[in-house]
Amino acid sequence: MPSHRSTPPRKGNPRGNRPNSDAAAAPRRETPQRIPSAREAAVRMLNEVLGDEPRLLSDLREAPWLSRLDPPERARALRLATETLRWLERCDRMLAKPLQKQPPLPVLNILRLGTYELGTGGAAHGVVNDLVQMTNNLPQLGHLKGLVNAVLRKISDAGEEQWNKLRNPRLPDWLRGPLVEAYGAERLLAFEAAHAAGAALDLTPRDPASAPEWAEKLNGTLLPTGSIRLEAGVQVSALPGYDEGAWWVQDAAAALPAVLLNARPGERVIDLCAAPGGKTLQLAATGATVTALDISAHRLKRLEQNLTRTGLAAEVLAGDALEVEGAYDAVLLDAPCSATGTIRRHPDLPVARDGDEIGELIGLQEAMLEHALGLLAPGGRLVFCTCSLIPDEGECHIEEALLRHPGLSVDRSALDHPGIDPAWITEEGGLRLTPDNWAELGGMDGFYMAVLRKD
Ligand SMILES: C[S@@+](CC[C@H](N)C(=O)[O-])C[C@H]1O[C@@H](n2cnc3c(N)ncnc32)[C@H](O)[C@@H]1O
Repeated sequence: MPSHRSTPPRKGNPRGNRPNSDAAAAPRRETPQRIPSAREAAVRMLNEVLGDEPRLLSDLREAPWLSRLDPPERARALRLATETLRWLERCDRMLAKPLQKQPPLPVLNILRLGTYELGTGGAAHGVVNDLVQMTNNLPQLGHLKGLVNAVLRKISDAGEEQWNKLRNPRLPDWLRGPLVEAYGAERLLAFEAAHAAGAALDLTPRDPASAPEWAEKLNGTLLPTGSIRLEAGVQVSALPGYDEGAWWVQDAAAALPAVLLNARPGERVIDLCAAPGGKTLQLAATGATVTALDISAHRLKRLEQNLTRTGLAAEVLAGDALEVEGAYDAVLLDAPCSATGTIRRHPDLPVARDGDEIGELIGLQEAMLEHALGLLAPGGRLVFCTCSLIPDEGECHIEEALLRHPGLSVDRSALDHPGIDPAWITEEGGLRLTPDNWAELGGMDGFYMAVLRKD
């Protein structure tokens, strides 16, 4: 297996524009009560993700300037920022010709947003006027409104035809290198096609037996592993079954670790990295006695809300998985990781991150797995999983744990579940899921998981 540790870390944010980072943090005049438009909020998100100290979109969701927008406008702002980031390479290629010199980051991001909108069918008049006005309002940068107008008019003339000719965006080198080494260049193109296509909305029914019924009620597709797939973009809280917690949002790949753990009524089960709780809900729905632990009290609030909505029960503990004690029939370890399997839904990740933190995460995952094995009662089982595509965060941990623990084995029979393609099973007996799986059904998140048993 290739080692991620050999990957050279990327310095700075090459997609950003370093000399103008101050302007990135404060892109326009804004009184405390001013409500930004969806486009203004989207550009501000782009400035944060692509700035000198890159932030993930998920960390901006509770920013005060974003929460001032009403929910539909907030959703629109997030969608615009997310899609511009998904198509960033295409935006920059379209902009390369009309832009002789890179403007400051806030202006560049206005142009990127405009290019995304114009390239995907946005009405030129509305998009250009709005973005020229937005440039005019930028502190010290208002004089660049003429440039924005001229460039966006050219982009509009080139239109969707030129946009559609461009290749799917490639992953940055810090991630592309290790993934090409692990999967080969051809597979990586398939991953990148899946990242470009984006993700549908998957639901996990509280009662797995009710999946066909809910798929019909919600006009969705019943996936081979029992999840229900709907088109992205629907308002989740307005769907039938939401209020009574008959299902919850969870990617089809993310639903499998808890399925493979196969918890039974009355068993003592611990979910060691539980928040926001999709897997805890699945475990609690089996009738097992579940402890949900997470180090983040903030993230546990969402887990508690999810338990309340679904009417399911679990003991919720804020704490460190490396310190918890006890003996359990089943342990779920969904360890913190690079989350590189979730790029379809989080296209900001490859540009906001540079891989620097992965070495530390690998160390933490190994320590967590060691500690988690010590929590197993005799004959107990453990599912280790990460939503990463990097083998050092998946397969390698299991190979190494088997060498360290002679009494430990991988339970291959646990993978015998409807919908699991035998081609996904790895040499050491785990399950490697990649975004190009089920391409005809709309893909799935990248994940790794293995079921371990101790004598
Ligand atoms: C991949 S997420 C878990 C997702 C969750 N299992 C689910 O299905 O919704 C990883 C979680 O690990 C938690 N975490 C990180 N370090 C931890 C530690 N030392 N002990 C316990 N939880 C930790 C993070 O707060 C984060 O919520």
